[in-house]
Amino acid sequence: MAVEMSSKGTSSTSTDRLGFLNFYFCCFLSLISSSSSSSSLVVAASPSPSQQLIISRFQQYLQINTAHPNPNYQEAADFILSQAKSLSLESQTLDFVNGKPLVLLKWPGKNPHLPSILLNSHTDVVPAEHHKWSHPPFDAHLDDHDGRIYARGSQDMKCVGLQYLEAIRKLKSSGFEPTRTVYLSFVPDEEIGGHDGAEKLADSDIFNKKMNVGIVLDEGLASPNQNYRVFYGERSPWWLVIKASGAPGHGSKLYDNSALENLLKSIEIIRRFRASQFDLVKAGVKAEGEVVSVNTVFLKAGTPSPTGFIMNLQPSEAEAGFDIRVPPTADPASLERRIAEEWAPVSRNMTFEFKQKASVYDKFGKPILSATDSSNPWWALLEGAVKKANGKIGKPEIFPAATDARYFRERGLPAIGFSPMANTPILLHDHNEFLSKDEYLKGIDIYESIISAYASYIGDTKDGASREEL
Ligand SMILES: CSCC[C@H](NC=O)C(=O)O
Ligand SMILES: [Zn+2]
Ligand SMILES: [Zn+2]
Repeated sequence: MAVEMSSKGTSSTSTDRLGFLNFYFCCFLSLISSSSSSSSLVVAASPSPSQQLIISRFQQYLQINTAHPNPNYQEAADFILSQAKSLSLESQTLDFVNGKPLVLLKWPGKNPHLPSILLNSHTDVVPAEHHKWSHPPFDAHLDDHDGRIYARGSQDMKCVGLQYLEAIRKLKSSGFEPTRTVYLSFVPDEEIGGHDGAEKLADSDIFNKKMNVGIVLDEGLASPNQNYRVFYGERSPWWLVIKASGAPGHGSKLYDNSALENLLKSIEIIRRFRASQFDLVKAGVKAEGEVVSVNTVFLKAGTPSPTGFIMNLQPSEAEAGFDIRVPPTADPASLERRIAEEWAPVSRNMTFEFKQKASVYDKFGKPILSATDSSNPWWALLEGAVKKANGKIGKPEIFPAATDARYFRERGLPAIGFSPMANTPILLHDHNEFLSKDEYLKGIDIYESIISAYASYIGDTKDGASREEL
């Protein structure tokens, strides 16, 4: 693969646009909210000169503002390409979509016939409400007292992208040579669905005809305790809008089947369902990724007036939007029936549409899950490698939200979600997202161990494609 740089891209700046304009009333519930808490002040050890360089490279990447809706993808791509150059990795910029460079790096293995390893990370981040942060979200401020690096993307997931590269730097300087080829993909647009990023890569000729990928690593979540979290599947996003219509009428009149009365009945029913699922999690019967979540993300009704809303007119239309997440083990047909019969029934003058409805099944009609038993040797290798680097791994889980891993799993490829952040509150998409420098450095050692184990593995893989032709 030749080194080639893509043509110039966008430049941009703006950070604080949260797209909250609405003519009716509108409410927004944070999808993943967690407390930005914590807690004990630990005085950080001073880093060695080489650790300082590692941390400063992480800060540089975090300082590139790749927040939607105007991510500066070109600057991020240029930064990754400069790192690749310093590591003598082969590089290629894939411009599947104008202005959205996807950087693909390659560390060729000694046996090019063995299925390769793909280390994936996304370069985009979600927006931040700057004024609600204790440090500006694109300063990557390192707090000298507790060693925390505050930045949007510090957990999700610029940490992982650079940890891959730092691990390779260490492996290279120790003289390690991979047997399997290692690819790294730095993809755009994960946060808005991945259609112009990982999905295009997974559909491409280069991926399907050249790369011969056998295992994909992608993002996971921070763990507040000492065990790293690992993910073998994820819930499918269904974004549902339900609409009610009814006769308008005077604000003083009591009558049946007004649009808002009908919508509110549905909202009540949906809330009861939500509570039943949440109770299973609260009782410890099921994990977060094993129940159907449903959260109201907007409500829209009313007749606007220059001072707000007309107050004595009952509107003839009302709608609500829901973010629903469906576990791969759920029965999607029964949920669809519930929506049609209970949440948006014709009998209450209601209709519904999906803005997004990802299948829970792969192309073979099976739930999209990566095997965690002995049929998938990459699990045991990952566990062993983490242990070897003095890390601990929890039980495999279903990722509660969506990641790019689904585009690879859909094709029958094993994919593992893993972001080595232990002893860290879960702050993705939250204010004051941070990662401590020590956890970041530890994560590099963990990846060094994983990449070394994966790239040296010459055993059989499930697809039978490996050939021991050393
Ligand atoms: C419809 S794909 C959306 C992807 C997004 N990923 C991370 O937050 C999510 O909402 O889960
Ligand atoms: Zn992410
Ligand atoms: Zn995210």
